[in-house]
Formats: sequence, structure tokens, C-alpha cells
Amino acid sequence: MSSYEDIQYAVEGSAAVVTINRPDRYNSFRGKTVEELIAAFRSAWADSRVRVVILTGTGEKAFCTGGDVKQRAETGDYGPTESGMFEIGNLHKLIRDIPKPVIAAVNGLAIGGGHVLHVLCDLTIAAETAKFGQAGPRVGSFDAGFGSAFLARIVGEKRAREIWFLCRQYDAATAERWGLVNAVVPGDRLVDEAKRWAEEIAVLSPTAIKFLKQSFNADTEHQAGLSNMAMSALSVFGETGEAQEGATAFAEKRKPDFSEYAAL
Ligand SMILES: CC(C)(COP(=O)(O)OP(=O)(O)OC[C@H]1O[C@@H](n2cnc3c(N)ncnc32)[C@H](O)[C@@H]1OP(=O)(O)O)[C@@H](O)C(=O)NCCC(=O)NCCSC(=O)c1cc(O)c2ccccc2c1O
Repeated sequence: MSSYEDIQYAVEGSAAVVTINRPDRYNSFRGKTVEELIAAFRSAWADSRVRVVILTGTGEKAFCTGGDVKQRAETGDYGPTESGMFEIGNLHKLIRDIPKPVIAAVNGLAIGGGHVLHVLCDLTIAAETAKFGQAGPRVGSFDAGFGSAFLARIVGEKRAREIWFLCRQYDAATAERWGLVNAVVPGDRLVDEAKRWAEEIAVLSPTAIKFLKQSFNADTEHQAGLSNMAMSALSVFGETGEAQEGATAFAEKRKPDFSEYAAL
């Protein structure tokens, strides 16, 4: 895949900068976006010039707001892909497995599956105006894999459950206090700051960094199994009226009505 439609990819100094470029949909992802992100991360892995990957989004509004809910309301899925599959689980694994640090430069809203992406990155630098949160239970979705279990490793069980059960938004200062982000900077300095961190990493031993990343990952690798199961559960849940009510309500700009459903 050499040219991209939903993302931008550039190697600048020692960093590959991967930018989700769907600002009219708040940089939400469809199947094609995920496929392109996978191709970009593979390019960064294979390129010996690249020591760090920076993941960000176009504009000031959103880093990524997760799955494209309008697409899901329209077609019941996240749209066509070359492989015929929606490969978000493979993207999650790739962000973990690429033996180079991945820095999320969160330029705006990191919501739903977009929040999960930054959680999976090794480091997060946030713009002062960035906002963080989950949305799945409001739109008939969930990430019961890395998105919940790994999040709890970062912020602790109580806060992870609060994030998922209340679907609130948290500002960058709160995210920093909770250990969800490494640093907060003015928006106009965000990507430059991420590049500065990348150059600082780039002069260190790449092999030591690789083993360290793998060592950090090894301790939570069992969560990949959970994630697989969660993705299977999600594709079954996505077919239900309950899940479809969430997506349809978002597309129709109204509150979802889950009153006829129960979890007994
Ligand atoms: C993010 C918001 C809270 C922002 O609210 P705000 O009021 O500031 O802005 P608007 O709501 O007016 O949005 C502006 C504009 O952008 C469009 N938009 C925003 N987010 C999305 C989106 N996710 N998909 C499509 N379009 C989006 C919005 O419609 C507006 O366009 P207009 O043309 O109408 O002006 C708020 O927008 C919001 O709550 N967004 C939805 C967030 C969300 O629910 N995300 C998806 C969660 S589910 C998910 O991410 C997911 C992840 C996975 O990994 C999966 C894996 C396997 C299966 C399913 C998965 C899955 O569902």
C-alpha cells in the first residue's frame, strides 16, 4: 500500500509520523483507515531510519474518536476493506509488537477506540485542550480486551471502571494526574515536543529499547487472549438490536434508548 486515503505517513528525522486524516468525522476510523494504519506501522517497523513512531490526528478537534459510528449505522459494519476483515485487533497488537516506542501525540478528543489507541501507545503527550474518555456503552460497543484490562494497569481498577461505566470526558490535566499521559504541552508545540522526545530516544541503544519494550509487554501479554475474545464477542454483539440502537441513535443525534434490554 503506497498511497493512503485516510491517513498521512511521513518520516521526519528519526520519527515516522502517522496522522489519521478524517477530520470531518473527528478522525474516527473505518476498516480502510485501520488497514492503512497497519500498513504504515509495518513500513515504520521495516525502515531502519525510524527509531520512534508518532501517532496523531489532523486538526485541533480530535486525535481519534474510535470507530466511525455513522458508517456502522449505515452499513452495520465498519465498511469495506481489502482483506475483507476489520483488523482493529491486529492494529492493537502491532502497536504493542513493533520494537520501537510509539508516542501518541493527542491533539484533541481521544474517545472510544481512539482512547484505546493512545492507551496502547508506549507514551502519550497531550495538548492542553485534549480530552479523554470512553463512549462504547453509549453507542452499543465495548473493548473488553486491552481497552479495559490494560487501561486498569495504567490508571488502576477504580478509575478504569469509572471511565468505562460513566463515559465522561476528562481534561488533559486530570489525565496527567491519573498517569494516563506523560506530559501536557500547548497544542501548537505538540508534534514538535513528540519529535523532541523521539530524537532523545533515537540516540539510545535500539536493541536495549526493543528488549525493554518486549519486557514491559510480556507482563500483560495474556491480555492479547482477552482481546481476541473481546473482538469475537463484539462482532456477535454488533448484530444485536441493542448495539444497533446505540449506533443509530448517534447517527440520528438523539439519546439511545436501551430500556428494553437487561443484563441478568
Ligand atoms: C467525540 C464526541 C464526544 C464529540 O462531540 P462534539 O459535540 O464535540 O462534536 P460532534 O458530536 O458534533 O461531532 C463533530 C462531527 O464529527 C462527527 N463524529 C464525531 N465522532 C464520530 C465518530 N466516532 N464516527 C463518525 N462521526 C463522528 C459527528 O457526527 C459530527 O459530524 P456532523 O456532520 O454531524 O457535524 C462525539 O462526536 C461522540 O460521542 N462521538 C462518537 C464517539 C464514539 O462513540 N466512538 C465509537 C465508540 S465504539 C469504537 O470505537 C469501537 C472500537 C473498536 O476497536 C471496535 C472493534 C470491533 C468492533 C467494534 C469496535 C468499536 O465500535
